[in-house]
Amino acid sequence: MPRGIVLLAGAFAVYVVGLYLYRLSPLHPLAKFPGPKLAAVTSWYEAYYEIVLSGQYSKKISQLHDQYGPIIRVTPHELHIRDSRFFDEVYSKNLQVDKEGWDKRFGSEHSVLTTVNAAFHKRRRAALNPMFSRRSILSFIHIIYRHIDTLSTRMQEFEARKEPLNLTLAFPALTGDIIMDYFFGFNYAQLKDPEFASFHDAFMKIGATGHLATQFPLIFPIMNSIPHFITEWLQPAAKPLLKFKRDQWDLIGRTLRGDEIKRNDAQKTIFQEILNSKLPLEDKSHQRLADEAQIVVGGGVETTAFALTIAVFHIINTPRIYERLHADLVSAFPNRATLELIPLEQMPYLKACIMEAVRLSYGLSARNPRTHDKPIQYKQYVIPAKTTIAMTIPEVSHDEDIFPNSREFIPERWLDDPKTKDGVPLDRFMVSFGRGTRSCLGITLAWTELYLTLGMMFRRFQFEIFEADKSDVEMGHDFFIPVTRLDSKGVRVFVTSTHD
Ligand code: HEM
Repeated sequence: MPRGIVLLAGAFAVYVVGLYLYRLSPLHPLAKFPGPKLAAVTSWYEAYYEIVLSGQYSKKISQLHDQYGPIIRVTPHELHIRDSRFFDEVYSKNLQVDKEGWDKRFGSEHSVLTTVNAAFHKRRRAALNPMFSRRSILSFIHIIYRHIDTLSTRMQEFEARKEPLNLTLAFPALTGDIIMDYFFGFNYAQLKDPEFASFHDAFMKIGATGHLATQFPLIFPIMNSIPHFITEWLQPAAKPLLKFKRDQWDLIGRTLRGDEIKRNDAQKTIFQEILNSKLPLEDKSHQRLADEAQIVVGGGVETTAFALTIAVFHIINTPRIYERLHADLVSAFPNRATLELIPLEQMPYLKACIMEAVRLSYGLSARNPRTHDKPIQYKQYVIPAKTTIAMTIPEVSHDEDIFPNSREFIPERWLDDPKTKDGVPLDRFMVSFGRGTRSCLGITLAWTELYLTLGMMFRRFQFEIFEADKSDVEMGHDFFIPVTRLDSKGVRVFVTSTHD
């Protein structure tokens, strides 16, 4: 081997050993925090659980908390806290905080969700805000009703054929059609597709690839720089992901060239709103808009679909819940064809079912990082300013002190203004939509979809589960979004119309 290369390799080895020693030494600002030494030394520790074991680091972190306490160092640069009562401190309403790390995950670093810098985030979110108000959602609701009607028609079709309907596939098609109509002004008619072909596979892939991209941030730039057909040939599983990204890119390009892609009768679309906003030109570039489209469309699909799947599985699987809900719906809507949002919103038991489904669906299962400008006191520790601190939503959802039997679906826990043992309103611990300045923008849209879909389904139909169990709705992998065991065939149900 040439001497130069040997010298270079030697120098690199010395650098790495030096770096590792520094990360362990008292000179490192996070040295005093508990946790496994290996996690403090290298992010290969995280990589092993996320990449080799497929999205298992959150589970491991839970075990580490059992061993080391509520605050631990989980990578050389990041602390993780498990303490439901500290959530609002980390995800504060009053502070603009940076979010390090999500920019590398999806190859869409300029979207509202993935923007690192708090000030950039603020202006990007402000541009989207008006479209997510209650008023805007109500002006779009006629289109949501149409999609719910299509779902209802598809249910009758499966009933007539006596075939099981796969809800794990149908729900992302429903939410995908809705968000496409809202973002771009047309949809891909995924709900009408015989197999409910949707973005579902693409998002599973994006989520899993995110773990790889966290460790190897060049992966997306490389993927983008070689022709997609080569990447698809090398990695056939990447096909849906690349197609999704390509489609979004092409749609934005067509609009920027002056094509009208809006085909529906929505008053306005999210995309038009962004183009007409006061955002600076750099925030209206092709790349920035493609990033935003990917993330906003993505945000609108799997989260709500998973919450729906969880709700439906448990409601069907627990006759007590189905009967109570169905009876409420029959008395609110004596005519089974009628469906209206406001009466649905006034039904406490339906609301409780949705709260429980959202609690168990987590929204995002990923560690959610924040970087504060000032030091933060946590128990006996002072966390230095600029440290990445993360918490994880499933940890709060499964805090047994707050939600006893947390793995069970118990809508009753949300009835009658419930409080924790020490008198705090229980809904303070419903964190599945996140908290603070960067919490979910789509919450009103999500609730509207949840009310209307569940209202329609449990008013008009009854169901029988076909070969599915709890493992088909429980997180098996953290792919940024929670994903069930990978060999799950989904929640499949036989459908029968109700006649009362
Ligand atoms: C049950 C349904 C949903 C859940 C549980 C959920 C949950 C979340 C969570 C946990 C976050 C991250 C907050 C953070 O970083 O702290 C988020 C962000 C976001 N969600 Fe949702 N979401 C849902 C539905 C939707 C829908 C239907 C949309 C519509 C497009 C949407 C759009 C967004 C956007 C744009 C963000 C980024 C907000 C920002 O960074 O300022 N979400 N969501």
